[in-house]
Amino acid sequence: MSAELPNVVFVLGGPGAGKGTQCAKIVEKFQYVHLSAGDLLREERNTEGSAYGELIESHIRNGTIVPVEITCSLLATAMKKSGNNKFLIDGFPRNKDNLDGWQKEMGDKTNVQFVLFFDCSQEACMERCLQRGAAGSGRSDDNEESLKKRFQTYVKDTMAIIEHYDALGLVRKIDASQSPDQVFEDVTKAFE
Ligand SMILES: Nc1ncnc2c1ncn2[C@@H]1O[C@H](COP(=O)(O)OP(=O)(O)OP(=O)(O)O)[C@@H](O)[C@H]1O
Ligand SMILES: Nc1ccn([C@@H]2O[C@H](COP(=O)(O)O)[C@@H](O)[C@H]2O)c(=O)n1
Repeated sequence: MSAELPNVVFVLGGPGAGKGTQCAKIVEKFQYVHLSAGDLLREERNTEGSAYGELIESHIRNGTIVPVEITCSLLATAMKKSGNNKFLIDGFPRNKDNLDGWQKEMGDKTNVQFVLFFDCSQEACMERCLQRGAAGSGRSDDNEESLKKRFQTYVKDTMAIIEHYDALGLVRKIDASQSPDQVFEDVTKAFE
């Protein structure tokens, strides 16, 4: 671990695997700052006058990945603003464009500690997202049509990123099919 550079844990897993749920617990126990790429993009989409609102919404509905220049810039701004030096970056990098853009802009300014990978079946993830939608998440992508596309992107693009970090020995894999508390027990071990 570098003494000076901000430390980053990337958090990856399928849509609805429980990344956000676990990040909230990690923040409490380990004092990381949680930055969700999806949340930052939704915030930017909702910002009046944003040049990227329509582009972002179209990617979100189609489960495709927003160009890294936009996402990386939102992440870098949020990191700077936080004044902290330990970050959970949730839902990023999602594809090769994300990875290359991060390495270009942030690679020598941050230290990637590891990748926390929440492993969960597509069936369980789908059920969780549909329940979240039915409970009123207000997300335009918690519906069957968008979810199918989100899973396609996950399998086609994101798994390759997890494999890239796995080959570097940086992946800590968690069985995310368990209850939230059981998952967090395993997460705790991954951080200790
Ligand atoms: N271990 C779990 N068991 C059952 N339900 C869970 C579990 N973890 C989270 N959930 C529920 O599943 C839904 C998705 O969880 P969460 O938002 O944490 O997932 P996510 O991976 O961040 O999703 P996304 O990638 O779509 O943003 C939420 O309604 C949450 O309450
Ligand atoms: N690196 C990213 C992260 C997210 N997106 C877009 O947002 C959607 C929702 O992401 P969640 O992590 O909140 O589920 C996702 O399907 C993408 O359309 C992105 O483009 N790049």
